[in-house]
Amino acid sequence: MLAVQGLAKRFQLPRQKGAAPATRDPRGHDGWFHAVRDVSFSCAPGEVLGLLGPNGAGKTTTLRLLSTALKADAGKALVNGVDLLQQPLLARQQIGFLSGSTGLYGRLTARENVEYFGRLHGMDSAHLKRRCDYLFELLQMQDYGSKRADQLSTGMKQKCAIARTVVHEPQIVILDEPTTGLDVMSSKILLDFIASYKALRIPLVFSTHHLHEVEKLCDRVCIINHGKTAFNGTVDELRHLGGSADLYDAFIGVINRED
Ligand SMILES: Nc1ncnc2c1ncn2[C@@H]1O[C@H](COP(=O)(O)OP(=O)(O)OP(=O)(O)O)[C@@H](O)[C@H]1O
Repeated sequence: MLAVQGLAKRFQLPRQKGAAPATRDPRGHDGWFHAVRDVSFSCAPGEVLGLLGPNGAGKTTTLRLLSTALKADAGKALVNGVDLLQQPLLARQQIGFLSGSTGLYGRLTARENVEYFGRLHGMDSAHLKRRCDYLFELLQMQDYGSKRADQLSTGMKQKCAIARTVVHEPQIVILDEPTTGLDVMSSKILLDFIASYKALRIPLVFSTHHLHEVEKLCDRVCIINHGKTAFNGTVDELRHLGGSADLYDAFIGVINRED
């Protein structure tokens, strides 16, 4: 279970001579940019949660807080009962996090990249081999396992990064825009991969701009706008809010509500 309550993160604004330029974003004041102001959601075993929001809303910052790459200024996050802010190392062991930048080691092959992370997580050779065989088949990466990462296409790199994210069989999976750069066939493979986590009863959270992915996969949705949770509920509740079956209308309605 992943439970997030009132998460907040601010960044110091660079000093400026004279008055700061006027902006419609209410998050910059007192020398700070309050990127994430109040984000709350939960994702239970067997559920997939879609994190939505306009560009700059605070999705990546929220996910980076959950990955422990950033430290929250306020709020609480429980990862299978472990307090992320109090015990970040313990919480991190339970999480598989795919960041926006794939960050593969260019001189290692696709397979070596995945194996390397498995070893960092303390997996023994036999277990790691079985796990890599399984993931490379599941994500249909067998043809380029021995290709150097710096010679992979964008989509191949993305799939490799996803295999690396879950090599250690994390108990919570968090993916930042996982379908970015994937073609139709690879997107389908990835969406099936995400759906498989429901059966495994492992909570999975992913950010996306594609409402059809939410429609197809998600049980729950959290919409962030200007750093705050503007909607947190089931896909059906979101549809109901918009007064139509169309998620697009409901999403626009939530974003256009007053901040
Ligand atoms: N290290 C930082 N220092 C200052 N501002 C930052 C920093 N990281 C993010 N921000 C700002 O915080 C806001 C939220 O950024 P974030 O990357 O979380 O948005 P996002 O919802 O993931 O957007 P997108 O959909 O475009 O990926 C943006 O205005 C961004 O410029």
